Amino acid sequence: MLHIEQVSKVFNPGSPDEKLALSHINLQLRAGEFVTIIGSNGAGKSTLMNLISGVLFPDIGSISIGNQAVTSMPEHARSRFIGRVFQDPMAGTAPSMTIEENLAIAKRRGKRRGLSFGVKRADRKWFKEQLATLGIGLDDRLQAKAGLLSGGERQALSLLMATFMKPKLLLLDEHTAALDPARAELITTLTERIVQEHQLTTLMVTHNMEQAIRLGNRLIMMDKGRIILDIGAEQKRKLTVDKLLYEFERIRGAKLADDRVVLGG
Ligand SMILES: Nc1ncnc2c1ncn2[C@@H]1O[C@H](COP(=O)(O)OP(=O)(O)OP(=O)(O)O)[C@@H](O)[C@H]1O
Repeated sequence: MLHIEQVSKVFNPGSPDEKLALSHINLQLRAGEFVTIIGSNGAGKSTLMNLISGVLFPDIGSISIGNQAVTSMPEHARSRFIGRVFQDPMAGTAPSMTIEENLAIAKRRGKRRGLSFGVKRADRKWFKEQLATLGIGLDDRLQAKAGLLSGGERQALSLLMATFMKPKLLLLDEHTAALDPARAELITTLTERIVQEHQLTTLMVTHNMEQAIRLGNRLIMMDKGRIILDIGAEQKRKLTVDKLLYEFERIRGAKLADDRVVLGG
């Protein structure tokens, strides 16, 4: 489903600030795989997500989704088949628009049509049904402005908007990190349910090792722009946070107290 081959990305090449963010990354995802990604600060996780979604382009290498080469396809064209939820609850929704207007935009994403924000009656019924599946009462608030929602409600809405058109690929970029524990748990539960229900091929970045182990059927660890560990379903079932930390330290060949904190998140 997702094929990333020999992708590298350098920021500020040739300057004193030159930074190799990704180095010869190879990653293949099968349809329906749910992969969690962990790694220390600056490992290249967000850069990888940005390259997949078309916010950034690789210096070398190729990316394809399904059978489609997307390496140089602009972000708006990819948004037809990629859903993405960010860490910041403000990022996924338009605050001055109502819940139903936000959903209408998400439904039209990537389609070449005028930007009329009108909501059709048939759509309204469908939106209500979709919102009801979240189970947090948003189906009674179609006309409420998204800006009035709590962080958790907005993330639930963002998640719905990113998934209800069944994207080929779902990118979750620390999407529970800015929420309090109870709301983070709610969004985690909704994520698991939605991914399972639509069998979405999913990449989820998290700093929470326990979450990375619990969710999905494959775990990838990144460090200094490389994938240093790739753990499949069977091995992952037996994994613990301690084992993962041990592996990280073993591979890196050093005990890094700071990274323990970051990774333990
Ligand atoms: N636009 C940019 N310009 C310059 N350097 C950048 C840019 N974006 C990222 N970097 C650098 O590239 C490296 C990888 O960054 P990236 O944000 O991908 O890491 P990350 O794994 O997502 O980290 P974190 O867990 O802290 O979010 C870092 O050293 C970062 O400072």
